[in-house]
Amino acid sequence: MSEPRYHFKDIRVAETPAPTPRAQLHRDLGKALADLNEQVLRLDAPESKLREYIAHVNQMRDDLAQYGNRDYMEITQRLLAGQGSGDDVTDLVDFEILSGKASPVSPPLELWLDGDTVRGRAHFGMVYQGPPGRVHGGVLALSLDMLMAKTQDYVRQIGMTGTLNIRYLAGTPIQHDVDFEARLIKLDRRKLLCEGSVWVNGQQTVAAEGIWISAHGEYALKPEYAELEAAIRAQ
Ligand SMILES: CC(C)(COP(=O)(O)OP(=O)(O)OC[C@H]1O[C@@H](n2cnc3c(N)ncnc32)[C@H](O)[C@@H]1OP(=O)(O)O)[C@@H](O)C(=O)NCCC(=O)NCCSC(=O)Cc1ccccc1
Repeated sequence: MSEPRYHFKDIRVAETPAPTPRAQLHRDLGKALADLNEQVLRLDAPESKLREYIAHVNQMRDDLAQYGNRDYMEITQRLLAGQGSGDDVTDLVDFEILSGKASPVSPPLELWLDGDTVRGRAHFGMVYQGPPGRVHGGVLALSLDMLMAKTQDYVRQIGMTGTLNIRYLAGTPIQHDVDFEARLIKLDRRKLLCEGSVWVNGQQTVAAEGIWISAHGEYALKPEYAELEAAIRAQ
């Protein structure tokens, strides 16, 4: 059976086909490195051990470097031609900042569609701390940017964040399950208006409004989400 081929427009934010064994190993490597990130915070080791760890890590980086990296532009070109492999999709999506399951700088933030709502969940460790015991506001802003960008899964076009307004209502604790929600508000020619929120134990801690600007053409719902039209017009 021939392997499925993917087009760029088939890719959903933070979602991939089932990972191949190679992609799963990258997820495991990313998780191991993320665990290291947590472990080195204020590590109370003697200086001799710190020197030893620096040498180990430098050695590992040199070892990794001999293999090079898959070429991002070549992957993108294959996907734009509708000839991307499953690994090409995971190579892009799994290394996205914060939501990528193979990225060492991701909790990861999980994102999925639930009817007319984009949902998200993350558990932020100590590396994401801002004020004592709280998630850094910039990290929440980035999370909301990723979350609200996923409202574009409902539409044919893809664009960039134009405006993101954020109101921090209460502290969001680290080392705690954090829930996210976003909805489409309006499609207005090349502008997509949406709102997002952050929740902890059912209490809202952040509110956001955003405008995304389509790179090419006016925003329109994908046929499979046509029923959202009425909900959007009712706003
Ligand atoms: C492209 C654009 C956003 C807009 O320029 P153009 O194409 O020349 O647009 P034009 O001026 O023709 O206006 C069309 C309509 O839009 C309106 N409008 C315009 N601007 C804004 C605004 N800012 N905010 C609100 N509305 C705005 C304007 O009034 C007009 O409305 P009208 O029809 O009259 O009612 C440009 O300013 C830019 O590149 N900014 C930087 C974006 C950037 O770097 N973002 C961060 C990186 S993205 C990221 O990290 C996430 C990511 C990750 C991975 C993958 C993907 C995403």
